[in-house]
Amino acid sequence: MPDVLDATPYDALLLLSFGGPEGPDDVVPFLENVTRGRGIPKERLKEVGQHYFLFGGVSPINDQNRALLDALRADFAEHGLEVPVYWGNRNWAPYLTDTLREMVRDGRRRVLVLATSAYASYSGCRQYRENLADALATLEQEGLEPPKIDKLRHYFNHPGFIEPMVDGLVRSIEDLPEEVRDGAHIAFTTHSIPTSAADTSGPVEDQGDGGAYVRQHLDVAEVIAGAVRERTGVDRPWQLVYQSRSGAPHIPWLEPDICDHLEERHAAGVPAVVMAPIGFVSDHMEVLYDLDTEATAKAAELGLPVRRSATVGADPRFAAAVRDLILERAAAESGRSVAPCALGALGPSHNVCPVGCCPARTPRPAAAGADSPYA
Ligand SMILES: CC1=C(CCC(=O)O)c2cc3nc(cc4[nH]c(cc5[nH]c(cc1n2)c(C)c5CCC(=O)O)c(CCC(=O)O)c4C)C(CCC(=O)O)=C3C
Ligand SMILES: [Fe+2]
Repeated sequence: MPDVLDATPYDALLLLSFGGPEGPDDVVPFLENVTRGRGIPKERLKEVGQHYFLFGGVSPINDQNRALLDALRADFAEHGLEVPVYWGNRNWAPYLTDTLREMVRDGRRRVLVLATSAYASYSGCRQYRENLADALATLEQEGLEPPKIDKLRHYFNHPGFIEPMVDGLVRSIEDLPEEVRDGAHIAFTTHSIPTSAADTSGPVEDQGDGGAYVRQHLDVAEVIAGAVRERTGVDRPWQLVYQSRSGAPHIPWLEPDICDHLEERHAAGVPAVVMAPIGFVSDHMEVLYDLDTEATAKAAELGLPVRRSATVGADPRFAAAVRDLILERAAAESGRSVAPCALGALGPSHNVCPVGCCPARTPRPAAAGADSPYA
């Protein structure tokens, strides 16, 4: 038997994700959940609904999360970390509020949250924290005592997140026809967000000029490109580009879009491109539709060979990283000294989002941060 690892004061881990439809009848209500009050044009919603219908109305994200839950539970059991793992989503069943209610009924009082979003931004961090606050408010209204909730720090630069992506990128490069392999460029992709949201991402001191969101992605891209260069012996040009833009056309979002980028690279005579979706934790709809379907069709039309490299998904190294992050946070919370693990130039992210971090357009209560009403 392994020694028992100490996660005190925490008594549970909550995997908090986006959620997605599990059949054709779920698609429209799911999209309504996602876009409530967010001002997404109707045309865009119809179009995104079609992406889901193309895959039988089933988002891959739920099975990805089930696989991650299995990987986390297996890793914790193997290493003697006795922390029960729960799963709740922002936009589809199992809903966050239902899971938190179950956790309270199971007697969980100190909950650590692992969000399936690795970087700072309103959409990737504070919005999850707002949903946590909403869920806690509902429990309070029901007469339940809300548990104390903390969120694990951003793990974009943790080696357990980066190393599987390096392997995936090397595999994709090796999968290209030999004659274009050495000349291939790398397109690191992430979700486009409004430039105003990018500029205000991260703590106040990091804001401006794309903010923490862009800087964190550039840091990860640099580390991965360097590791791939070392592994393959070829220095390949790379660029950070964006995908999955929504919102009204007159509002500026981060650019260039991956499809425009493929056109531009092709016109410049680049013989092949590998798309590396570093902004996403698993192969969900944004990856399967926007990259594997739409961008891949665009490349075929151009006659440009492309590959799409793997996301982290349920890689055992990611599960081990989560164990490491739990122990690191538990130690910090208990006043024991810890050496947080991080690659790249930015260093480990903060444990607690400070006041003013990734602000919303309309301020709302957010849990698990310095401005939480549930501290
Ligand atoms: C930064 C970011 C991440 C990465 C961090 C994270 O993972 O959280 C992410 C992930 C995801 N986004 C997802 C789905 C959607 N996102 C939408 C809309 C939007 N996303 C935005 C940003 C992000 N989104 C933004 C600024 C909007 C505009 C509306 C608004 O300001 O809120 C819409 C509405 C339709 C549309 O406009 O596309 C849908 C359906 C799914 C599930 C996929 C599946 O089902 O497999 C996942 C994992
Ligand atoms: Fe999204």
